Amino acid sequence: MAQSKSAIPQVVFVLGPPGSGKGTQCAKLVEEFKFTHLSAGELLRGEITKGSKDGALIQKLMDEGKIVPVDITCRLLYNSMQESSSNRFLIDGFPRNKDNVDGWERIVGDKADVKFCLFLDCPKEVCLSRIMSRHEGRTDDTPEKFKLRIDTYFKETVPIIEHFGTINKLRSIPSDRTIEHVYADVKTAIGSEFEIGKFEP
Ligand SMILES: Nc1ncnc2c1ncn2[C@@H]1O[C@H](COP(=O)(O)OP(=O)(O)OP(=O)(O)O)[C@@H](O)[C@H]1O
Ligand SMILES: O=c1ccn([C@@H]2O[C@H](COP(=O)(O)O)[C@@H](O)[C@H]2O)c(=O)[nH]1
Ligand SMILES: [Mg+2]
Repeated sequence: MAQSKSAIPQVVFVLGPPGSGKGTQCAKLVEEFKFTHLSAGELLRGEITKGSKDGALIQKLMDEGKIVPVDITCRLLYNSMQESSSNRFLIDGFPRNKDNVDGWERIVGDKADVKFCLFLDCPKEVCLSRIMSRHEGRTDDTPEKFKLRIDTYFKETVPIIEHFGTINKLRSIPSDRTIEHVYADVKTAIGSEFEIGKFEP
């Protein structure tokens, strides 16, 4: 029997330039509501740490600020979704290009219900300043690597964000404000699609 729409996992994609605050806002949503946060970047970094068969390729592409082939990223995301008992996911930092969008359709497609894309809009100068004070030991948090990542963002990810706008699935939030001000708008956007009053903390 076909699954009803409410039984399939509900997904919000969270996009924005590097350092715009995606991880920070997702963490706050997880703290307050029943969302599971899946950061594509974190899952990929996990493969490097584990020394998995894709680890060397992922490391090389990350060093170059490039985007990893979707079969790798989407498999990690979909496996994590299947292993989770949750039904609501924040997918952070994905999809980043057309290959990612097409791969998601092919690999996940109707098996998830993508509600919208939450876009954290932030000037690149603010993003650079934030990643330079992040100090989480990420090898791509340098001005040189930031330049590669932001160039890829403008070239490949901005058209994807625009695509969500054309299909009326984009919620844009200026994120060059305090974490709490951004979060207030994030909650409003989430509340437009989810009955968040009914979520238990
Ligand atoms: N609104 C904000 N104001 C000031 N600092 C912030 C804000 N949001 C996040 N930060 C800080 O900026 C840094 C980057 O935030 P975060 O890691 O959430 O960004 P990100 O979008 O996930 O970045 P990346 O794409 O590189 O993973 C962190 O040190 C975080 O504490
Ligand atoms: O879907 C994705 C997500 C990430 N990457 C690669 O990882 C780094 C870091 O990503 P963050 O979101 O900043 O943690 C990114 O520069 C890409 O190289 C990816 O390829 N695909
Ligand atoms: Mg992040």
